[in-house]
Amino acid sequence: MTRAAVFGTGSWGTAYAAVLADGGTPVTMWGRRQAMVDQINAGSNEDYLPGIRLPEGIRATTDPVEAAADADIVVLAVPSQTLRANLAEWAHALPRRAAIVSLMKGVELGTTKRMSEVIAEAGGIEPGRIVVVSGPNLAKEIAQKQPAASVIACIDERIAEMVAEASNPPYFRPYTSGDVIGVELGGAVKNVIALAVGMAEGLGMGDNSKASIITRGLAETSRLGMKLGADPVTFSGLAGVGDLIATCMSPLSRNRTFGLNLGKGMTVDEVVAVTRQTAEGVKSCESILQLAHDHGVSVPIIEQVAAVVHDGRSPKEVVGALMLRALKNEAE
Ligand SMILES: NC(=O)c1ccc[n+]([C@@H]2O[C@H](COP(=O)([O-])OP(=O)(O)OC[C@H]3O[C@@H](n4cnc5c(N)ncnc54)[C@H](O)[C@@H]3O)[C@@H](O)[C@H]2O)c1
Ligand SMILES: O=P(O)(O)OC[C@H](O)CO
Repeated sequence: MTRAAVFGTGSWGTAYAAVLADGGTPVTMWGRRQAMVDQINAGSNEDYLPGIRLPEGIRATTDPVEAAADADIVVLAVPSQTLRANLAEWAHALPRRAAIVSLMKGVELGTTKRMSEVIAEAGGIEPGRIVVVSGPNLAKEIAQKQPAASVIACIDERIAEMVAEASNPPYFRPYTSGDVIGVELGGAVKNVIALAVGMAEGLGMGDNSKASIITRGLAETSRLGMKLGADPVTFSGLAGVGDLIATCMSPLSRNRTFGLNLGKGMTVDEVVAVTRQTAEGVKSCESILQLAHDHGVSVPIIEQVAAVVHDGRSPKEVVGALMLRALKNEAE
C-alpha cells in the first residue's frame, strides 16, 4: 500500500492530506507545534480549516523522521521562502526512493529558483522524483470536498502517475504532465496577478478592468514561461488559466484579499498585520520580476505590483503607469 507524509499543517497541507487519505493513502503529517499535532490527531485543524472534520487515516507528529518513515510520497507544504531552511533540517529524514511533492506556489528570493530547483539543491533530491502539484485548488473548497481538478507534474511521468493515483478521491481529479517548469510558474505568477486584480477591485474598478489584468497577466506568464523552457499549452490548462481564474475571482484567495486591502488604501505593513496565512505573491513578485529581468522578458503588471508592495507606490499611480504605456501588438 502507498503511504504518504505531509510536511506542513497549514491550509493546503492539511487539505491535501485529506485528499490523500480520502483517496485511500494513509498519511502522517509533520507539524511544528505540539498543540496543532494534538488537534490533528483528534481529527481537526481549527486554526486553518475551522469546522472541517478530517478523514480517518491522518495522524500527525512533530518528529520529521517519524513522519517520513516508510513514506512512498513526501509532500512539502510550507511557505516558499522557508523551504530551503526547512529542507536543511529534514533532508536526513526523507526516504531515498520517495517521490518528493511540492505544493508551493512561489519563487525563492535572492536565487530566483523555482521550488523544484530548491528541493533538488537543498534536499539533494534527483529531479526525476520531484513532483509539483498546481491548479485551481483553494484549500477550503477542497477540504469541503467540492469537485476540482489539478495538475501533477514530474519529468518522469510514471512518478506523476503514481502520485496522481494516490491523490484521487471522488472530489479531486488530477491530470499528469511532464512540464514541471510551466506548472510551477503558472502557480507562482498567478499570485502576483491576483494581487493586481485585488488592487483593482479595492479601487472600485469593474469587470472589464479585472478581465484585462487577468488576460494580460496570462500573457506575461506565458512569455516568461516560454523563455524558461515551459510548454505554452500548460498556460491554457488548469495550472495556467484555471488557477489564474480561481485565484483572481475568489474572495477565499489570500493574494487577492491582500491586493484588495491595498487598493482600499491600507499600507503594506497594515495588510501584513491582518494577514494570518501565506500570501506568496507578496514576496515572489520581487523574485519573479528579477527572473524576468534576468531573461529579458517584459512583465509590466508584475513590475507595477512590485512597485506597490516594495517601493511604496500607490495602487492608483500604478494603474496610470500601465495605461500610459506605448501602444503595441497584442501578440508581442
Ligand atoms: N491555501 C491554499 O488554498 C493553497 C492552494 C494551493 C497552493 N497553496 C500553496 O501552498 C503553500 C503552503 O500554503 P498554505 O496555504 O498551506 O499556507 P498556510 O499559511 O496556511 O500554512 C503554512 C504552514 O507552514 C508552516 N510554517 C510557517 N513558517 C514555517 C517555517 N519557518 N518552518 C516550517 N513551517 C512553517 C505554518 O505553521 C503552516 O503550518 C504556499 O506556497 C501556497 O501558495 C496554497
Ligand atoms: O489563497 P491563495 O491566493 O494563496 O491561492 C490559493 C490557491 O493557490 C488557489 O489555487
